[in-house]
Amino acid sequence: MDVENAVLELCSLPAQVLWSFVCVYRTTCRSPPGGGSTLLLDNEEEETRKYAEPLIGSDCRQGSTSEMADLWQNAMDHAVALARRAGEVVREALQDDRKVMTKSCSVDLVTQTDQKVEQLIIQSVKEKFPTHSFIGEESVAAGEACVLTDCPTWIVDPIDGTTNFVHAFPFVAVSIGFSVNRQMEFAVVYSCLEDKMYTARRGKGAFCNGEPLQVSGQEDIKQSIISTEFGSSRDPEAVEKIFLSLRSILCIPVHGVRGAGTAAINMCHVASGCVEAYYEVGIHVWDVAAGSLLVSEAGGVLMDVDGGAADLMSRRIVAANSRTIAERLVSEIHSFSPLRDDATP
Ligand SMILES: O=P([O-])([O-])O[C@@H]1[C@@H](O)[C@H](O)[C@@H](O)[C@H](O)[C@@H]1O
Ligand SMILES: [Mg+2]
Repeated sequence: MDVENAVLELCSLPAQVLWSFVCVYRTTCRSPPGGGSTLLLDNEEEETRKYAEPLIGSDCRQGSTSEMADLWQNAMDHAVALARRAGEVVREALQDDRKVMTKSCSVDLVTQTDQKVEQLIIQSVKEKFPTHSFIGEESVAAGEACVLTDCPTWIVDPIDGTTNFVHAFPFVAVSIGFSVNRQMEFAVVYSCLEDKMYTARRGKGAFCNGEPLQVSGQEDIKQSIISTEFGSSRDPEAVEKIFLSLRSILCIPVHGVRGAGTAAINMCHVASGCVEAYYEVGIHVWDVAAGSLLVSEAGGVLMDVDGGAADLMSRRIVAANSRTIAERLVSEIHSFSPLRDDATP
């Protein structure tokens, strides 16, 4: 059992005892006992270090809370390696015919590659972190519950931008979010065809291929680019609201409206500062979990489309460079409430 799980098993002990355990482990063990097989190729461990921000350097004897946060670095490094490996699978699949299936409707697409990538990720994580939980897009589609608990939880969208993948449109992402106590601890979004590895650790900033990210400083929505998507619902009432919002926002006027075809990459664009805000109604928790941390760690804000607090299970999101732009967007959005991801069937 590795250190994260040992710590979680010991969580009932008084903190000072727990810290002495963690510190003793960290000074005596070079790698998690038990290890477990991983998907890392020869030099992949080094490769991932390049993209995960520097380890929190702290004197273990101080037993600070950053040491506890540091425990997730191992998991994040594994997530980066898995995302890169998954990207290889996606790129290889683009060379072949893709077997396309549908889920909730005729334009809600899924492929065997989505399913294969999700299995690759979940299987590998289960070997390394057997006590962790999962929310995976294709696992939920196959009937698994979509419930976020306090447990360490991997929130996985194996291919965000499946329709793009089917059409070889060049924005396809592997999105891996990680939450503990219902709080995002790290995020990994790998834009496979651009070879851009977006990463973020809570409290430690957001990065793209190791370079720090910062949201746009633009506060005037009339000087802004806004991104959104039409989504996969063709319900007439939903489509009506989507177009009413789009027309209101376009005619503010804004400089332009864009959409990458994937929520995760739209949120990476907000974090990178090339788009001032992204909003959408109809997304799922796996589409936005990782992106939400990237945006907040790049200095941005998250909000519900009605101006309230963002709720990753609500299927509604505004991710913006500032409250000013977020609130201006909210005033133009014609919102509706899809069935929540965690709604009891
Ligand atoms: O299905 P998928 O490609 O993982 O996720 C996609 C989202 O990223 C996108 O924002 C939404 O508009 C699409 O309808 C689809 O849900
Ligand atoms: Mg997906």
